[in-house]
Amino acid sequence: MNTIKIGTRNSPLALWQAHEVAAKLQHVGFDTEIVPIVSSGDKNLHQPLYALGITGIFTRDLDLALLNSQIDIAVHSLKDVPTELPHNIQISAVLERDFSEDVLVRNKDAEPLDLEVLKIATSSLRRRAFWLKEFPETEFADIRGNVQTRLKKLDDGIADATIFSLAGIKRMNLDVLYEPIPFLLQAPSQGVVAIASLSSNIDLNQVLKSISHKETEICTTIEREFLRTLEGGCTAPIGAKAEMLDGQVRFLGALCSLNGKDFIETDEIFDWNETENFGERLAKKILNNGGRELMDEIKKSL
Ligand SMILES: NCc1[nH]cc(CCC(=O)O)c1CC(=O)O
Repeated sequence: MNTIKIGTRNSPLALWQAHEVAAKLQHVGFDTEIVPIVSSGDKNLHQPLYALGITGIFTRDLDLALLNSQIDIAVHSLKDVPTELPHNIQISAVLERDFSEDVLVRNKDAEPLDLEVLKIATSSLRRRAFWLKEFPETEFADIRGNVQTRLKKLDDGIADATIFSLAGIKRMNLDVLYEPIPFLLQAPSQGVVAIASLSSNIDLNQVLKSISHKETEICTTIEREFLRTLEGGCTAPIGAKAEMLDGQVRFLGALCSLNGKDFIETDEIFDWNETENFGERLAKKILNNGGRELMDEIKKSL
């Protein structure tokens, strides 16, 4: 096989992730070349993502580059990858999950305010809804851009605090103070780097399989199946976390109304070899438990 061309968005986080994948491939004997591609998700920063009304805004340009053979693989944050993939594109490997949770980062010049009075800069439906569930009076500001841009906007004073994926902070080695947010369930597949490739590229896919982290694969498959079954192509405040402990998997999943008032969750432990269709089964349980009405309400108001 010739040099493996690695497509990536050109944000610092995306490039870090692409280099991580390059190192893994080099370790099993392949040459690599990193090909940065500007994505439309990075070009349109004036509107929050859910307002753009299309899924896959971060992945579409890399999908196109894969399909026209400009690149051999595309590296993504798995949480940004839609659950329905284009024809002939598949997730062929995931790297071991490092950190999965969201954390609170405060404006460093702000008073040490109590959580319930903080103005929070986040455009994520999930983060807003789960925060409102705890603190219904909270005010929010919209914020977009990569981690570094968002930190700068925070320091410029658009809000008292913002919420980040801890994985992003750690990967960028950012020197910021952060606090855990125990009531905020992570996005499905948060903290996981994924490699997409053409399904027809059999030889390459075998190589990719050999560098894939099996436990992370099992956990993210459940989380993404849960998401796909619940959302049915629409975005909604959905959290999911599958974790392996001694051959068992613990799964936490939740659906929340936009205003945080309605909340349906599931918390289950099962043997890892019984995980077939588990994400789907648990999502259906939530749908039959008031989730269907909640999803209809969310779709109407977006
Ligand atoms: N939504 C953007 C995004 N996509 C992936 C990460 C970080 C890495 C990850 O969580 O997988 C981030 C930043 C954030 O949510 O703070």
